[in-house]
Amino acid sequence: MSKVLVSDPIDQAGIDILSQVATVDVNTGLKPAELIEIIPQYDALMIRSGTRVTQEIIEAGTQLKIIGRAGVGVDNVDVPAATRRGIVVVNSPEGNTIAAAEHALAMMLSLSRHIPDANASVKRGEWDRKTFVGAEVYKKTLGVVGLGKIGSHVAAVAKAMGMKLLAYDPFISTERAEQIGCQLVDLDLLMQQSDYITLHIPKTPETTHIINATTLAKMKPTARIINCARGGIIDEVALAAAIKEGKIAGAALDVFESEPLGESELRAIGKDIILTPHLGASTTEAQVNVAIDVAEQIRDVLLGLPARSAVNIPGLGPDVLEELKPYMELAETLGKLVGQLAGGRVELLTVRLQGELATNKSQPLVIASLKGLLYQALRERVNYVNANIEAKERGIRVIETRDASARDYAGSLRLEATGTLGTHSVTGALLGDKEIHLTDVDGFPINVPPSKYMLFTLHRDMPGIIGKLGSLLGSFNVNIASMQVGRKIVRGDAVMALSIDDPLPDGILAEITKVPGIRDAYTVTL
Ligand SMILES: NC(=O)C1=CN([C@@H]2O[C@H](COP(=O)(O)OP(=O)(O)OC[C@H]3O[C@@H](n4cnc5c(N)ncnc54)[C@H](O)[C@@H]3O)[C@@H](O)[C@H]2O)C=CC1
Ligand SMILES: O=C(O)CCC(=O)C(=O)O
Repeated sequence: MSKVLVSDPIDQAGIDILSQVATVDVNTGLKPAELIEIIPQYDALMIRSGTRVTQEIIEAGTQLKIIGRAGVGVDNVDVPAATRRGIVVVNSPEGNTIAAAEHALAMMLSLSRHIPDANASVKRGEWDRKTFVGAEVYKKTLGVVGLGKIGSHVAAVAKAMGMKLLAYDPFISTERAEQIGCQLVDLDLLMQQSDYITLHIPKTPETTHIINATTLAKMKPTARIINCARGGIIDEVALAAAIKEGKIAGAALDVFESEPLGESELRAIGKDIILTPHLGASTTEAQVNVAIDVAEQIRDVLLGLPARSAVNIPGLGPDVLEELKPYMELAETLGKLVGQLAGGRVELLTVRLQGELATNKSQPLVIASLKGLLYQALRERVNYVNANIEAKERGIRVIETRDASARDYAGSLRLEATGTLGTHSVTGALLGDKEIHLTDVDGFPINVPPSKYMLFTLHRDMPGIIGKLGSLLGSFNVNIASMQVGRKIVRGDAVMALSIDDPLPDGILAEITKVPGIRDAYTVTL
């Protein structure tokens, strides 16, 4: 019989499901070394946010087939390490949506009416009605940052309370925002005009400290901010200073840069701050939902069936997967690339299957392309199961075309993305049946394998330009691993594709476009 380790508290409903197919050990509060010691005997690991599943733990789990996160965020799991070891990582993308949204709303109302401090004062025997005069949310403006599942529910309830709604989410269409009753604006305007700001975005390199001293300085002195998403989205030092200096009226935080919260200036702030210990998902209902959702997936995988919400391995049948795997990787890479070249919000994705690929099943490749395209917005929340639906919700139209006569490579895939900032296209093929090569960018022929960090320029093909770009990158200590120019005619327009060893430092793109002859520059992470 299989063995499952449950290393964080989860609802009994989940344990009952697991017990149908496995021996279940519930062992919570383990130290990393203790987990490493016992993990080799287990086929599955089920966690909440308390257990950090590091590469070391994954490598020690020689029998592990699946890691189940009873919740949304899988930032406490080293997903790439699990993927490398062929371990499926599943989550419950919707089981705690309502719980987290209601916690954010409760934080907003508690903050407005000083409920935690007023309650504490009455319990101390006081009767102070002056200190705790509050503010109404009715007719006030709520700025929702991240209009996904949780943000949309917060917005719907806030609307019913008579609030005006602004939203910032670069990956959501205006129509979708309007359906929810929100006016889509940029982050600056949202910070300036909102009376309450609530964050519902994933923590990614782009969103880390997205709320910092500069953005906080844009808020009204009467405004309050709520973070029930992820610690580190707000710079806690800057937040504490902004409240202490009266630059903003208050904050409510459920999540912290480091959890459990240790020594922190936030604790010293009086009634203008509310702190809860990551309780967003802590309702009876949500815990039953996520436990059942994830336990069912662990049970299915242990029985050899596909998982429905795998964050790293498709829910498509194993046969299709095996056959199409290299092309799915190609499609995903091209999706990531074209999404970043297009920037802004993509409205139309055209997927063209060329040469031998034109006779293939297109659906998995379209899904993989969308998964890549949406990765920038959704990170590990987008998977092969939800990519289609997430694209529809974002108003992305998809057109599939086939061109069996394209003969440059045996089979190739071309993606074209049209968005608010223009149209870009990329083509790629497999060399030797498995090595991905980029073969065309924006109509310019190239032949380069993709690398993690890349820089693309659109420039005039003229003497000296490569040298100038090389020196500029050198002056920013950027090491070029490889470089190739694609052009259609001599001294006409051209594309340069550079693989670089590290991400480009801030500010360098603007410098690159100042080089005479370079019209545009794009940095991408694949
Ligand atoms: N406090 C708690 O216990 C809980 C916290 N969470 C957290 O809440 C957050 C939101 O979760 P969901 O709504 O389920 O996710 P979701 O994936 O449905 O929505 C996230 C939204 O953020 C948007 N987004 C991504 N990058 C952005 C950026 N740079 N700027 C603005 N918007 C951006 C996406 O387009 C998407 O619409 C996540 O961080 C999740 O981990 C979720 C459940 C419980
Ligand atoms: O498991 C928990 O209590 C945390 C939930 C959470 O943060 C998530 O689902 O992303």
